[in-house]
Amino acid sequence: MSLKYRRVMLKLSGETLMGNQQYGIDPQMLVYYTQQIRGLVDMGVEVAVVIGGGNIFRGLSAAESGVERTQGDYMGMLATVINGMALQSMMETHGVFTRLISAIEMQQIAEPYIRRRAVRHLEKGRVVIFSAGTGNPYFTTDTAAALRANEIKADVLLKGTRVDGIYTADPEKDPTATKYEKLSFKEAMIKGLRILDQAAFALCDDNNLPVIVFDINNPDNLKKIIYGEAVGTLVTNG
Ligand SMILES: Nc1ncnc2c1ncn2[C@@H]1O[C@H](COP(=O)(O)OP(=O)(O)OP(=O)(O)O)[C@@H](O)[C@H]1O
Ligand SMILES: O=c1ccn([C@@H]2O[C@H](COP(=O)(O)O)[C@@H](O)[C@H]2O)c(=O)[nH]1
Repeated sequence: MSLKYRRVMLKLSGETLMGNQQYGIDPQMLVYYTQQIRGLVDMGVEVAVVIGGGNIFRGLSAAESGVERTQGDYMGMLATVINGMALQSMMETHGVFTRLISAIEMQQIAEPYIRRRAVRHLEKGRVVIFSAGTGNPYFTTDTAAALRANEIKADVLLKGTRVDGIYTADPEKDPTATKYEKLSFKEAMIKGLRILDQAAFALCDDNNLPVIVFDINNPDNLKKIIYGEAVGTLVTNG
């Protein structure tokens, strides 16, 4: 079977990394993410990863309890570095070659972001983990994933999360919400569907980069997507 996508940007949920815990990193989830990514590498797919930080810290939530917003956002970005380090370590334990890149310089831990170098790592079959989001407050890791996906010329942005697609409303709050199989970026933005933030949708729309939102907890989904099967919700500008 031929591969529909050869270079992918995989956005992994920080929240999902908690597993059944209330906070932090569940080692079983790290192993699961590792197996999922390894499956793609074994298929010959070039894999870039952006991991969220919601299992540790979110700037916006912290601002509600009195932490200054920008400070909180930097804390959130650092949370993504912790998740990235954990994922890198687990992947290398399982024999997957990786590089961790940080948008905020911390050279003892991660490479600085140099686009051409990141692309070269991908060409050599290394999994590239982009951490620290965009490096700027007031953004999210969804926007970071959209930005880096465009920069490295990924074929698709895959958002793996705990819902199985985009719904007419948040399905965790509204049980009557129904799922879209396909959607345009404009529709998603006009309807204010909050599964990805507007900046991420706009970047993908402007650059014609398809997005697939899918349930990361179903172990067959990623492989099916790479072979071109319809899984989750596909967002395009068509
Ligand atoms: N229209 C919608 N369709 C589907 N899910 C939605 C929608 N609106 C809001 N959501 C919520 O979005 C959540 C996933 O996105 P969110 O960005 O919050 O988390 P994540 O990306 O999985 O975590 P993290 O930010 O830690 O990486 C879902 O669990 C769901 O409750
Ligand atoms: O470019 C970015 C990316 C992230 N942040 C902050 O980090 C947290 C965690 O990221 P999630 O996407 O929510 O998982 C986010 O809430 C922001 O506070 C950022 O400032 N800039």
